[in-house]
Amino acid sequence: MYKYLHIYESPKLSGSVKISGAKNAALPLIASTIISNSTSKIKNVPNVADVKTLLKLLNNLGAEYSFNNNELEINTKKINKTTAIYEIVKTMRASILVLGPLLARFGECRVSLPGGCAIGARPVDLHLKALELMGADIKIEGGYIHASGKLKGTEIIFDKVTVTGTENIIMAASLAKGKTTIINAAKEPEVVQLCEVLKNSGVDIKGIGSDEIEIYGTNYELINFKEFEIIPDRIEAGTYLAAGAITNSKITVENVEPEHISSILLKLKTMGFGIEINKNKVTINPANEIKPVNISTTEYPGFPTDMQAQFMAIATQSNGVSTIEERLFENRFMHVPELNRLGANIKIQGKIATVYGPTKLIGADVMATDLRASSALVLAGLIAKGETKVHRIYHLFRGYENLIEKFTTLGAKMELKEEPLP
Ligand SMILES: CC(=O)N[C@H]1[C@@H](OP(=O)(O)OP(=O)(O)OC[C@H]2O[C@@H](n3ccc(=O)[nH]c3=O)[C@H](O)[C@@H]2O)O[C@H](CO)[C@@H](O)[C@@H]1O
Ligand SMILES: C=C(OP(=O)(O)O)C(=O)O
Repeated sequence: MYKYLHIYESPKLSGSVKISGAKNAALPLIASTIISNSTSKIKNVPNVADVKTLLKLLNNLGAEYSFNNNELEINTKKINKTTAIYEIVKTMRASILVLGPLLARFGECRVSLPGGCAIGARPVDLHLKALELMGADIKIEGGYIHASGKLKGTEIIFDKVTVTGTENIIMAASLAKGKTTIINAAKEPEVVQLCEVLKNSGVDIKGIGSDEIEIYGTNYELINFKEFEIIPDRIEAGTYLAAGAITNSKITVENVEPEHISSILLKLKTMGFGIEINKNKVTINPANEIKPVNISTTEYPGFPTDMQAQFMAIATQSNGVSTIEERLFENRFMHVPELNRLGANIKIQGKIATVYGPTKLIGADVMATDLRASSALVLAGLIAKGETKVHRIYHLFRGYENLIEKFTTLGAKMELKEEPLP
């Protein structure tokens, strides 16, 4: 038997939806508990597959946890293994986040190389070079990264802005000896939260939220985390706002941090949608005419690559030609042929996709290829005439908590179906 998502044309949505905690903040923060010596309590943890994968990985290393109603209690004191095994790492690239904290705490570890994925080659060379600069000896053998050495603070200049690379070094440097300066650090809200939690738990960190971060390590002394709550998921919020946009409906997302989604809101406004912000709620109002848009993905605070596919789906309904440039990942247009199967008219030339709108979409069988490509297909399925079946939907559950329930609350019609394998 295999599962797919059956979506029935749902041309108008209404109401509001509560946004979950951010997957990409939860992952580094859970990994960072490796450098703790006690039980850590984290609230608003999204119950998504990636979080469960990381918990499985930590459990495999010896950590114990309970995870109920989005509250996680994790005791990493008993970690007694330092090998992050291929069988778990292969299911989630972000497993690389255990490298920095494991090495910092135990002075050695083995982490399976995550390899490429559907959106690109995604090397981890910058993570490894930075750890080498901190004194690690790194070898790649049998598909594993073998790292050893007592880490010492130093100056690190990242050649490219890397989110998980910055996070790995922040965690490693927190426990290392001396001061580490990260130049050209990522400034994503998830990186900021990692720094803030570590700072509240006693690590001296300066330059939080800037591209130059200074971390004064604890000289290998483990940390005790104060209880904290994961920030709202800006990409999940953006995806539901995109659902309001593609159906040209009024909907509200609750429990969001509007500042974290300013670049997304700006593009929605450019496309003609009305945006109202009321503290932690954002409402999208229908446009008189959906205008075309030009987007270039870039690091925060620029337009996020994780929202590129969803905006491409909206652009199929705009009145004119939109261009979408993907600057971060070389293969993040896998949703294009699938959107075209539904009737979109999108052409790719190198890093740029040109979307000729408006086009009438008609329901079809489509294949999800990665997390955000899948959400673009769900959005398109809402307005496609008739019925759309999205296959390989396990990608979606990596990062969207209660997706079907949330869309149903907004008035969409969709259900998970099971069929025998042909
Ligand atoms: C778990 C998590 O937080 N994932 C996010 C994180 O991924 P992730 O941290 O993997 O993405 P990076 O910021 O590292 O990638 C940025 C660019 O740098 C390149 N690079 C990165 C590291 C390295 O060692 N060498 C190298 O060349 C990448 O291939 C990519 O072209 O940031 C991406 C960019 O915002 C998001 O799309 C992902 O959702
Ligand atoms: C690309 C993503 O995640 P990851 O980096 O874990 O693949 C994402 O969240 O869109």
